[in-house]
Amino acid sequence: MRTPVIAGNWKMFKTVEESREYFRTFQPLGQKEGVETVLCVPYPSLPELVEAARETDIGIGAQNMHWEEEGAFTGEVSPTMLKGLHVSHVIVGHSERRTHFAETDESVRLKTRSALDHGLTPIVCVGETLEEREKERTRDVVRNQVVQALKGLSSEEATQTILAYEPVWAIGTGKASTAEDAGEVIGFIRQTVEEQFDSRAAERVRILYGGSVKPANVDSFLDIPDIDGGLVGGASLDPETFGQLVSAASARRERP
Ligand SMILES: O=C[C@H](O)COP(=O)(O)O
Repeated sequence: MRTPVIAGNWKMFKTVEESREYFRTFQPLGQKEGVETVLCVPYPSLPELVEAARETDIGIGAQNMHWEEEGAFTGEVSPTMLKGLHVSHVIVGHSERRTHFAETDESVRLKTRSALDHGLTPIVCVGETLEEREKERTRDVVRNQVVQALKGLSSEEATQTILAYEPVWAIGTGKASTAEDAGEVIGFIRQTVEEQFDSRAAERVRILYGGSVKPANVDSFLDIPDIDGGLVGGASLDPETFGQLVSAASARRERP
């Protein structure tokens, strides 16, 4: 049985003061039985939120990191620095990083490897653009991104990652993929993990859907057995709305 994950990605929103305020409301809403809740927040808010979440089950994650422990990499943050703050998760290879900051499959692989080496759970994002979907290249693109990101890991390490399927055309657009479509691609990702590793890894790895997830559509995604939760952007910015998504994932266990 895979524990569902509801992970928020605040992107470049919220000052430290706003983060503090948010967490006061969110703390009771974010801790629900049978759900792993994670908030991936901007670097400046990490110390404050790690401290606020210390006695809770809510994980606090970063949205990116460099793979090296230290070096002349102006503006970058290392896994050692994140670990020193007791950060638990890190998003790797988000499409916004691939598009705007030249993230490549190779840098995604290095970051995934490094996160695991430093005891951080990588949330590895994959997904096709609209153009790739229209050319019916979704499976090729997604398979390649998964295989490259997980290359060189052991089967056990692969199960420690969290994968997130985020079709680029569904991010921040309000146009979510249909649950059936997302389920089909996520099933395909699971099959890819099986081919790359083994059936145990495929059965155990958590794979999330991301792209315009909100309270009105979250159940449709959670009802698909292959979908283990959501990576949520816009709808994670309001604590009550995000809390509703956590509750929905908790209720999932009670569904037939
Ligand atoms: O990381 C989160 C995704 O980019 C989804 O963002 P969104 O929920 O605003 O579409």
